[in-house]
Amino acid sequence: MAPPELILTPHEMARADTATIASGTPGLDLMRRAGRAVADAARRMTAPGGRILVAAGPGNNGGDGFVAATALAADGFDVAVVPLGRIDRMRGDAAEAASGWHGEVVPAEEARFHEADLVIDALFGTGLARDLDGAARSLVEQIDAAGRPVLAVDLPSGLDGETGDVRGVVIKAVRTVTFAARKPCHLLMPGRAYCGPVEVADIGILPETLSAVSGQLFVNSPDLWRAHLPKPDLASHKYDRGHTLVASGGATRTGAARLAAVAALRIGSGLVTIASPPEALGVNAAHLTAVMLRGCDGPEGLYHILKDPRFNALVLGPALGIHANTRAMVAVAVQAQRSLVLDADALTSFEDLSSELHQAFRQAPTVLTPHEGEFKRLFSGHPDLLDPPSKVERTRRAAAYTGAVLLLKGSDTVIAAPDGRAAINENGTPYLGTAGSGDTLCGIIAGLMAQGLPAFEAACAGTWIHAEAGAGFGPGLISEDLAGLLPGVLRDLLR
Ligand SMILES: NC(=O)C1=CN([C@@H]2O[C@H](COP(=O)(O)OP(=O)(O)OC[C@H]3O[C@@H](n4cnc5c(N)ncnc54)[C@H](O)[C@@H]3O)[C@@H](O)[C@H]2O)[C@@H](O)CC1
Ligand SMILES: Nc1ncnc2c1ncn2[C@@H]1O[C@H](COP(=O)(O)OP(=O)(O)O)[C@@H](O)[C@H]1O
Ligand SMILES: [K+]
Repeated sequence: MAPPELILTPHEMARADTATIASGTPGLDLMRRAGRAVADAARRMTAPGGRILVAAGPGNNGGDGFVAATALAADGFDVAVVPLGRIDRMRGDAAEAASGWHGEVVPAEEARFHEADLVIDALFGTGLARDLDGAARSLVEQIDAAGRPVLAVDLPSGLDGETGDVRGVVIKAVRTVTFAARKPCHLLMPGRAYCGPVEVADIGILPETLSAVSGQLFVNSPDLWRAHLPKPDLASHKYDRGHTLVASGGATRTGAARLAAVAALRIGSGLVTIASPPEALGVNAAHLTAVMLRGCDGPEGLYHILKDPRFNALVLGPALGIHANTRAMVAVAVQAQRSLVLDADALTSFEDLSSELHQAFRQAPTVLTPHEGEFKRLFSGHPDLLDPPSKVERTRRAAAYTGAVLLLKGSDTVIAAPDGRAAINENGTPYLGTAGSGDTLCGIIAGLMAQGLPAFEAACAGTWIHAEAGAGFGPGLISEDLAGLLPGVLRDLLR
């Protein structure tokens, strides 16, 4: 099995770079390999002899650009370098790389980007330190206005490598070649939308070196959690595979719980029961077959049901209502120390999580699944959790603060554990943005926890499986479709 794919921040990448150089590989060798990988990609994107303009910045990203320019000119392409600033002011490896360039140099004011077959963006990479202004900003705008295909070196210039935010302006690339590992900006929005497909080139930095500097941020893929997936053996029966309980809303708000319940059953929870307010029993009963039903009158009802230790995972929140009763049900669930997924109204009912509650989250596996709006409300009293510009950092801090696994939804869902592990999801589809999609996600995660997956792995696997199901279906997806798509995704995963 492949190891999970690490994502390195610019800072971690610089440490990997330094460690590699310290152990005997000259920095210029790394730059040459990087530049050659860019040239390889450019060659595949351009007809023989085509016109290639390389916009080269003042640092090592520019150095990579000079190496690529030199290799492409040697291959017979019609290459010119458009430097940002004076080449004779470049330093270190970048100056060395630039000194190898004996071809055409065109000042930015005279560059005709619209006549290029390909533009190579080697302006700024991981060293971008502030918003683009002045000459740098003009050059980026000039390249964007030309509308020619752009190959980005490491990352599109103007993106913040760590947060994926745009620092003033950014170049839109059709392809990006990065080195050793992807950076957060390649997966987080809006950055991801500017990168095109991202190719990771091996420039000779060892996997051990990458692991040593890693802050435990991963791409959310099966490599991260496949080993935890339950596979029923011959002798197993439904009682070995957990019993998920999903709390239903009132008579006119029962659909959300059923979406979660059916998803929990499909993902493999041996049994699933809906805990329904007495007045909603009729409507729930009319719509349920394999999912079981129990009357449950508020927090006291939940307390009684949870006396049965077989209910080992619980979903609270979808359409439960925003009121004190919901808060009381959360308190009962937390006291009962079962695996717990809290979403929607179970989050919105709290202006701010009381310290009592989040102390309790540390006692049993808990997953909180807010979207950005719910996240802001939940932690409104904690600017330290809301302020960091990086979605990864915000999610991590909230996980550390609450002691729960935090799943911050979106097109770039981030999942973080209290111990610092975090993952960014990338296999989603905008078609998942449909009513009830989040309810289904809760059910999948609870169903996985019912079968014994730890909270972080359940949240990561649930997010990926939910996204894979939605992406496989595409246009016209409604939440009722999702549970029925799970068997296909599971079959591929367990093969
Ligand atoms: N870290 C590694 O392992 C390797 C890095 N390489 C390349 O090196 C790059 C990083 O190099 P650097 O650290 O030199 O950084 P960059 O080349 O990304 O940019 C730093 C330069 O830009 C200037 N600068 C930063 N923000 C600016 C702004 N807003 N406006 C104007 N100027 C600004 C800085 O003063 C500095 O001169 C990577 O992106 C990659 O392309 C490769 O050469 C291979 C190895
Ligand atoms: N553009 C998108 N790309 C990928 N996934 C998305 C996108 N928009 C929404 N999603 C996913 O769809 C789900 C929506 O959940 P949520 O906002 O709770 O919806 P609801 O409340 O209707 O159930 C989340 O898992 C979210 O990550
Ligand atoms: K770049």
